[in-house]
Order: sequence, then structure tokens, then C-alpha cells
Amino acid sequence: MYLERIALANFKNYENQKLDCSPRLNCLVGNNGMGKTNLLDAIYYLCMAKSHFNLTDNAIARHHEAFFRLEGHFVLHGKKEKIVAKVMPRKLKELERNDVAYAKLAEHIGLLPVVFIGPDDIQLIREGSEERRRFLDNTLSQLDQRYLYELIAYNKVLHQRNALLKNLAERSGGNLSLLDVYDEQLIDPALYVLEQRAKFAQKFTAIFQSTHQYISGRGEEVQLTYESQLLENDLGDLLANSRQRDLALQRTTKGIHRDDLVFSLGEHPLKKFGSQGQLKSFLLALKLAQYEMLRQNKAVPPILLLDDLFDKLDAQRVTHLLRLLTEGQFGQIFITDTHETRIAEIVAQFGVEYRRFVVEDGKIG
Ligand SMILES: Nc1ncnc2c1ncn2[C@@H]1O[C@H](COP(=O)(O)OP(=O)(O)OP(=O)(O)O)[C@@H](O)[C@H]1O
Repeated sequence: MYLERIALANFKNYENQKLDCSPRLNCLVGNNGMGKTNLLDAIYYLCMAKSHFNLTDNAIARHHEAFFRLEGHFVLHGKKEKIVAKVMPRKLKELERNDVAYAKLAEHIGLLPVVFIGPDDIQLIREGSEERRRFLDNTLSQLDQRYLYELIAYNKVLHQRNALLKNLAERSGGNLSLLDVYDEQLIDPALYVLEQRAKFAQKFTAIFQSTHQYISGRGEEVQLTYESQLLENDLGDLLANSRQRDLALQRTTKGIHRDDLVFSLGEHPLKKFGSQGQLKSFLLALKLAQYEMLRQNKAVPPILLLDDLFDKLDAQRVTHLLRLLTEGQFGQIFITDTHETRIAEIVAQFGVEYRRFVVEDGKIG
């Protein structure tokens, strides 16, 4: 699977640009702030129906513009796939596949698998559990459409339950029976998500550990542990037992929205004890393992978006990464970099047909 051509209109700092891509390797060179990351985000958007950076569609439309449009021409199993994303004022976002609008955006997820590796991955370690759940959900949603539907169903009821808790607190009481209904409705989707996350963590750990060994060049013991209140407790009991607390706090304190994926190095938490180099190896291995997991389970290799990666890595990790990228089973790759010479060196190592683009202030040459 690969992206053959992309057209951007009013997407971030791009007014109107087109790009014909290589099916293997594409290098985007340019100074800081020119739009390299934005272009990767546009590709990500066409695959995932949203920005990699969790931006609202309003923030994506070019300054002083109210709409944006992306058009991607992909080749999937030898067949052309035209994907169009349109965001217009006062209208719901539209996504089309071959000129037919999707009824739900979720239907699209998983069709064009994608992995984005960039500097902000560090948030997976630094930030709270939400980032790590996002990583789990992003991967699992691309692997299993039902997972995404169950997650959406769960989040919808959770939202309603939280709104009710707030409402009950504001009115100092009221009818609690609706809480029973919401509690019941949370259970089935939560169980499905829980089961898939637990299975995933198990399979993923093995891939992650071998990728980590390859990248770091060392046999350090790294571990991922999936944590959920539901692994040893029934959600119905948890919700019933925490109801008074939930009413006081005006939010749901138990459920799969509190799950975490804990990273450790030996017996210690990575966040507290990992050196800068260890964090880098861990993150890179995590994302490359995500790629591998998707590659093994989808019928096509995902698109790999590498944002400013080579700048931040030391020579040894660059060598290991390049060996992996050139010897492994990768499909189409997009690389951004600020340095011409570094890009030239990378390209030379690949030895494949490639395209090089210069990005300058929202223009691609
Ligand atoms: N909605 C928007 N409208 C117009 N410009 C925008 C919008 N959102 C972001 N930008 C601009 O895009 C530029 C950043 O682009 P991008 O992050 O792609 O840079 P980059 O080339 O990847 O640089 P770096 O090497 O620093 O990561 C900034 O100048 C920013 O002001």
C-alpha cells in the first residue's frame, strides 16, 4: 500500500500544493517551521481521519481560512483508492472513499495503516496514562474495527454518565436510576476493550523486546505491563462501590478509561530511572514494534512517517535503525530532516528509488 499523490488545500501553512510520491522512500528537507511535519500530518489525516497532534479541525485550517481539503490517491492491493477529507464551516467533517462519503469516520480506520514516529513521542513517557491509552487505542483501532466501535460506545456512555453526575451534584440530588442504566451499558464495551488490550499487550511485548534489543544493541530488560482495575474486579461491582465517590467528584472514577501501560527498565519505572539514551531506544522500539504489529496483522505494510528522527539520535542508534529499515519489510516511508547532507547519507544507505522534496514556507519543490 502506498500514497501515490496528495493534494492539500488550506491545510495548516499549505495554501494549495500537490505532491507525487515515490512508492518507497520520500525525503522532505527544509529549515525549521517550513511545513515538513505538517505534510506528514496531512498524510496521517488521510489515513486516520484526524491529526496526529490531536488538533481540532479549526486549528488545522490555514490561518484566516474556514475550510480545508485533503485529497490522497493511494494504491492498495494494486487498486486505486481516492480518499478526500473536507472540513467546512458549520458542517460535519466529511470523508470520502472513491467519491462516496463514509457514514461514519470510524469505518475508514484500518484501511490505510500508518505509524508516525516523531519528537513528541516522548509524551508517552512524560505524560500521564492518557497518552499511553491513546497509543493502545490507536494501534488496536487500526487492527480491529470492532475495538474502535466498542471504544466509541463506551466513551459515549461515560460522557453521559459524567454529565449526569455533574447534573445530580448541581441539583443536589435527583433520580439515581439513570446511573444504573449507564452502569449496565458500560459493561459490555468495557469487557471487549479490556480483553483486546490484555491480549495485545501480551503479543506486543515480545515484538517490542526484540525490536528494543535490535535498536539499543544491548540486552537490557525492558517490560510493558498492562494495568487495569478491571483485570481483577468486576466493573459492575467497581461502579457500585465507587458511586458515592463518583457523586462527590462528579466523574466516573472506575473503568477502562483509567487503564495504563506501564513501562519499566529492569525492575524500575522507566520514567524515573531511564537515561536520555534509554528513553530514546525505548520509544523508538515501541513505535517500530507498533509498525511490526500492524504489518503482521494487516495484509499490507503501513505507511511509515519519520519526523525529524535522525537529528535526535546518536550515531549507533542511527546505524541500527537504518539497518532495520533497509533490511526489514517496510513499505512506503516519508522522512523529514533539516540537513541536506544527512538526508543524502540516509538515501545512499537505502539504495532504493526515492524522491526528495524541498519544503519552504508552505511550498513543496
Ligand atoms: N493553521 C495554520 N495556518 C497557517 N500556518 C500554520 C497553521 N498551523 C501551523 N502553521 C505553521 O506551520 C509551521 C510549522 O510547520 P511544521 O511544524 O510542519 O514545520 P517543520 O518544517 O516540520 O519544522 P521543524 O523542523 O521545526 O519541525 C509554522 O510556521 C506554523 O506557524
